[in-house]
Amino acid sequence: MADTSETAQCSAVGTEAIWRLPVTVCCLPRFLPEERADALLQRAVDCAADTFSASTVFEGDVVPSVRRSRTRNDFEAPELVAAIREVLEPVEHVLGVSCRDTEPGYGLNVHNDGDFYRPHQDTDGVEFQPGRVLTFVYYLHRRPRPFRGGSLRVFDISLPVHRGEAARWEDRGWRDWEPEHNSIVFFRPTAWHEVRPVSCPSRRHEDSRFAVNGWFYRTTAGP
Ligand SMILES: O=C(O)CCC(=O)C(=O)O
Ligand SMILES: [Fe+2]
Repeated sequence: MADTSETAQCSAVGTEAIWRLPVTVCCLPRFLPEERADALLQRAVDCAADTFSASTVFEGDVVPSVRRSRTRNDFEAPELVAAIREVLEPVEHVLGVSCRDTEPGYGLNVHNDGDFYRPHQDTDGVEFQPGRVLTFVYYLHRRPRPFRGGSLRVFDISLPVHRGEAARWEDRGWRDWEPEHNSIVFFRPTAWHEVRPVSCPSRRHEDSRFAVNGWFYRTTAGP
């Protein structure tokens, strides 16, 4: 018979233990018909430089150590929204969210040489943007891809098994998603994610990493 105290010690989950829970991302490649994606890219490329402003974080602050890119909030992409509505039901199902009583809102984000967006959540579910129910990011770029980097990094949830110990950032795993032209990703806005730094040697606007990034916002009060 094994010594019971020893058995207990061996089988117990040690104080260093952490659970890593991967975060679900729905990634749909070749999302729009090719000509539509190319036309949308051209519209993004054709936006004049002075129609963009420095991208903001939280409730509208520009914080260059956290985020460096440019955004245009009045970019119109109705064909993209229509295509998103077509796939919404299975996406909601897989991610466990409901977009009933929501409205989409989106903007065009442009990352060029040296740009990035450090790890963040699109909502903390309580104080910051609690109405965001679902995040989508649709990518556009010229081919061959004129930049390097710029992956979307989505972090695992990492939980210390033992109560009273805070989760340590360095314990988190992650998965990188390529910002492939004409692909779209959906994830829960509470997921921790970042845009890895972009290297774009030409620095030309048309060679940027373009993304139409948006959310479905709850239109009713309450949870
Ligand atoms: O462009 C991306 O891949 C993600 C951008 C993002 O996280 C955001 O705008 O909140
Ligand atoms: Fe984000």
